[in-house]
Amino acid sequence: MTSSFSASSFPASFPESTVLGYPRIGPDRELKRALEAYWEGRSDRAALERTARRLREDTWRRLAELGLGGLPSNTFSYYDHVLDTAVLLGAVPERYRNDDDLTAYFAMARGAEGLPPLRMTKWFDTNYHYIVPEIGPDTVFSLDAAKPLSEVREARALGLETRPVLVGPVTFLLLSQAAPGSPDGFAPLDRLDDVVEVYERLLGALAAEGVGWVQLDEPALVADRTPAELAAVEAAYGRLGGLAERPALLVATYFGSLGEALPVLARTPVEAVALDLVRGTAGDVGLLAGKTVVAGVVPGRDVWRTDRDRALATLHAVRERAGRVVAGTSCSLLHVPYDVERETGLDPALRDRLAFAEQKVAEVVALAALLAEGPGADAPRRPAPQAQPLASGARAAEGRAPYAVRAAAQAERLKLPLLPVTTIGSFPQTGELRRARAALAAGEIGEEAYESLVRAEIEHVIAVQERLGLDVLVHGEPERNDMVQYFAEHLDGFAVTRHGWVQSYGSRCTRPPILHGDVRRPEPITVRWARYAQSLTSRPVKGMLTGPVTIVAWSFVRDDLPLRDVVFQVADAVREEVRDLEEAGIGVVQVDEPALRELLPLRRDGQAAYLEWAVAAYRWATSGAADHTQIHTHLCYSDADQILAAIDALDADVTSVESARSRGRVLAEVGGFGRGLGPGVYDIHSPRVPGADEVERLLEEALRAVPADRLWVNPDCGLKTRSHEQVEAALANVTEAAARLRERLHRGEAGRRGETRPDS
Ligand SMILES: Nc1nc2c(c(=O)[nH]1)N[C@@H](CNc1ccc(C(=O)N[C@@H](CCC(=O)N[C@@H](CCC(=O)N[C@@H](CCC(=O)O)C(=O)O)C(=O)O)C(=O)O)cc1)CN2
Ligand SMILES: [Zn+2]
Repeated sequence: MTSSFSASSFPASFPESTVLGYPRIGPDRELKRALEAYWEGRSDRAALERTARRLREDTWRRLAELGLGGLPSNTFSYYDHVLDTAVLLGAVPERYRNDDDLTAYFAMARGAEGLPPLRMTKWFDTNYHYIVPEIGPDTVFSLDAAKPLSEVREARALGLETRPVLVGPVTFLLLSQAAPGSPDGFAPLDRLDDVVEVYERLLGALAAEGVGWVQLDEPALVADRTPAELAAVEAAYGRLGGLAERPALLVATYFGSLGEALPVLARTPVEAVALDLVRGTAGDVGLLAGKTVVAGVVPGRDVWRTDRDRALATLHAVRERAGRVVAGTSCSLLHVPYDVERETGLDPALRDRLAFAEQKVAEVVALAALLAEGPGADAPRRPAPQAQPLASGARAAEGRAPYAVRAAAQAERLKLPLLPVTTIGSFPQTGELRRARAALAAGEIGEEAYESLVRAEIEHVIAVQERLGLDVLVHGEPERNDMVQYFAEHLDGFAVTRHGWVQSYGSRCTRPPILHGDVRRPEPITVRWARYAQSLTSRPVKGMLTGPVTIVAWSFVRDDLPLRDVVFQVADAVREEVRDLEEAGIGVVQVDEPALRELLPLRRDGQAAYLEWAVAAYRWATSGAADHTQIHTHLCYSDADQILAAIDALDADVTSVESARSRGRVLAEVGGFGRGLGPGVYDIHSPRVPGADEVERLLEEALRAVPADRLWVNPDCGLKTRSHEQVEAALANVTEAAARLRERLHRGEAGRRGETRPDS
């Protein structure tokens, strides 16, 4: 049974071990299945709630069984914890309000009939996505504490005391966007006083419930913050700490060092601060003397077993300087899979080096026990036989010819019309394909049966694109389970898991591959599928590869080499694949880098150096291509503004970007690139089919920023999450819009900047 404490002994002492959060999708993605059944009308609210409750209970029981002291609660979510916080604060925009709270909740997350969802974006530098709350000057806040309170009660019914976890007020507002119609200069943080007032009432309600500790997550404090923002932190926690009736407060920071925010938190009356001692350092931790420090020494974002000696030494060092220390994870365990013991297919030598969420909990518990034994305790060393690193580092790409020269060679070879229409790569992943892949893995069907299904799908996708009149075709990626996992399965140096699901957004998950050794490409990966697709049509088929930064960003990566060297190893493999596609007669190759922005360091001082090597790796991967081979790249989910110069420096012949939901800004920014550009005209995240008129208007708008001879027509992103029906209807409208506009351009009726053909 877990150690618990009584709220009446305030300030309660903190348990000796804890984790900042836990996965919630379920060991077998039970929540995903329950959500999708509910959304599709195959089940009801009661069934969804039953699954959710069972997942929460299983988690608390398991954590208690493993001997964990401080159990978190309110880490469950039906979709996203930032959205949950907006609901808690009553910040539900008017247009989503509904008598049924769950209907309003999912409308914000996923949209509803005629109602687009709220924006979704990356949670710091992770592959988790949160829903961006909308806060305006007139947003009326009100407390809805039902969720954290009921989770506390549920755990109590099992005999377990928990610590509710909430996004803290400063991070919540910094992650929010100004509601439409807010006056210029308004920032959501302007509403801090009002939001803190709701948190005050929340803390009161939790205290009344007998809750001893509350965790407020403030990861925004590990990024560069202005003096005004730091002052806001001090004011907010000064107020919350000054309350007479409240639980003890743990402010959790993670994903980096606190830096100048540490002395600020130190001055506030909060009882405990959690520090990420994996990605960050302890800094001026001595300033926290008198508070409890939750020392995040067990990595929450990788899958490697913790080096016990090092972790214990860190715990001792922090204890010496700060006093009371608790063993913890560096961040929530949301970012790792549940249990490595289930991965019976992994090489045992590798598996022995791995720790997933359950194993990490056990590590935290063990470290807490060793810490309690005192400084002399003898800790077992972690067995960490690492592969010999390759002598590797940056390779300098001897660039391709200047764009004008390449563009002329490509125009000559590809003979594309004005406003060429293409897609981003994937076509709908049918249930039939997914089931066949599962059957293949289970040995129920053979390779040949599976591959003939893939070929049939390629035939279908090529036929659809020819019929609709697209100009640069794709094979549709039917052979890929995921754009990163698929490549990992075909490269040496990676392992993949069977059950290692990690939530990416809502019900969508990935199984991040484990990059544990030197990366090599034993043989061509995509060439035979590209060649097969090209054999079916006289139009150009675009080869489709995932870029080196994205492959690494969406994997769990060895930590014994600089990230940059690992990325360059992957870039070597991609470079070989580009060459082989070219040799197979493929004239257009797309190398996707949707995660380019994601790995950008949170603090400015590391950003320039990162962008320099990330761009260099991309150019190394693509610069082996001949001038007459057209290189495309694709980015999405990127707040492009911060990395525009880097995107330009990729030097791709054609760049497609997501823009359906933030159009004007993107266009103004990327219009000046001077090479091919495809601002998305079809928002593939919504089931909605855009009309031809609508697409035509979007293209007209694009023509104001991009000359006609450089404008491409394409969706925002891949089509894998849509249905064939939606995709065919949408693409028919897209090609029709492009044809109409092309006709008008030829008659000289549209486009103001279509005068500069590079080959004339
Ligand atoms: N790695 C990665 N990160 C990314 C993206 C991405 O595409 N890949 N896109 C952005 C958005 N994130 C996304 C993340 C996941 C998915 C997604 O669609 N995931 C699928 C799973 C994809 C997959 O691995 N599919 C496998 C396994 C499919 C499966 O569930 N199989 C069943 C059996 C078959 C069945 O009955 O349907 C099972 O295992 O139980 C396959 O196709 O082979 C899902 O959650 O549903 C989409 C976007 C950013 N980050
Ligand atoms: Zn994309």
